[in-house]
Amino acid sequence: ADNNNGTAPTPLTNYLDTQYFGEISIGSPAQMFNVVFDTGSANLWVPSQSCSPFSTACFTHNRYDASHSRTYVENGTGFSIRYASGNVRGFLSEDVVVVGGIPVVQVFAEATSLSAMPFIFAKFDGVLGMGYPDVAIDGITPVFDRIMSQHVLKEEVFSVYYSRDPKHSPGGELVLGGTDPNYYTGNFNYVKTKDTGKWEVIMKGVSVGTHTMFCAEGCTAVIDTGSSYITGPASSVSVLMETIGAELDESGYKVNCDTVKLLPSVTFHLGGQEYSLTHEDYILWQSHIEGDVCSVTFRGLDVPPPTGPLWILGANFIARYYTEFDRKHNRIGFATAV
Ligand SMILES: CCN(C(=O)c1cnc(C)nc1NCc1ccco1)[C@H]1CCCNC1
Repeated sequence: ADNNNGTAPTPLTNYLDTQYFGEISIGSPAQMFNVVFDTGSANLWVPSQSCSPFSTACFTHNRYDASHSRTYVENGTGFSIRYASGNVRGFLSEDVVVVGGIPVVQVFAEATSLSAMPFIFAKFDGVLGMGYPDVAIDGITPVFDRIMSQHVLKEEVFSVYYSRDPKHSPGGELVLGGTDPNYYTGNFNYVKTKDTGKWEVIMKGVSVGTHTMFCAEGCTAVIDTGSSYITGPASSVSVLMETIGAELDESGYKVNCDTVKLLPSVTFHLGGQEYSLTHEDYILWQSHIEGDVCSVTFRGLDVPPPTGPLWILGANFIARYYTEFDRKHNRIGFATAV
């Protein structure tokens, strides 16, 4: 609940270091949903009771049932959102949404069709966009904006901790209104967001070992709490993977597990700081019967202009660098995660 110091924590579940999600409720009485708190988008959607029986991804998840909520308000406007990884279609409804114990009357989307890829693999039910209003579909005021206008938060910021080891509990934590010193050491270093109304910053270079190989003339980096991996322009990532001896197969880049200990750091130059990831941070070591598999948590993704080209720093970056998203000063702060 929102303890009276103006911050509201929500514990997150860590699924295989690739999906992090927390619980919210919608409706009265409360209907519970697991959602990704996603800085890469700005809308809230959950599967709908009225989704088509052919939408497998829909009926394998919790679904919102308006007819069981006495605070439901009909809207009915169409909704559709396209991610690089899949798309969601449905219609708008309004109801009481509770996040970290804070209730807001929120317009959200009831999803009636979810693309099987990737949502059949989702351990979460829906997505709660933590992005700016500028990128909200149908001009809907996002949840965090509704919470800020209640003036219950100590600071107009939210922070994200992602654990690196699925066995730890909690698997992560979202704090509305502040940061949680239990999960970082040292000071925050801040980077101003580009003035685009997105959680994106200017990156000044990407280095492998001591050699700046990409983005030397500057490029855009999106800090996306809703993405599992780090993505970059496909051509750059393929050179990066070649440099570390990774090979691409149908499920991403792999390295020989024997070479993992020798892999170089990959460093992202943001603001005045270098943010390095070691092989511990960017290799997903999975032990299988038929032998260990070492996946590299980088993916090539070409985002077309004007949005792209860009790099996306996702969960594996945030797991190493505790991140504060500051709406008051339009900046992002990074501290070393514990
Ligand atoms: C949520 C949609 N996203 C995913 O990348 C995505 C897709 N499909 C599955 C199964 N999982 C995803 N993310 C898991 C996760 C949780 C926290 C960190 O990563 C992205 C789309 C673009 C905006 N940002 C979010």
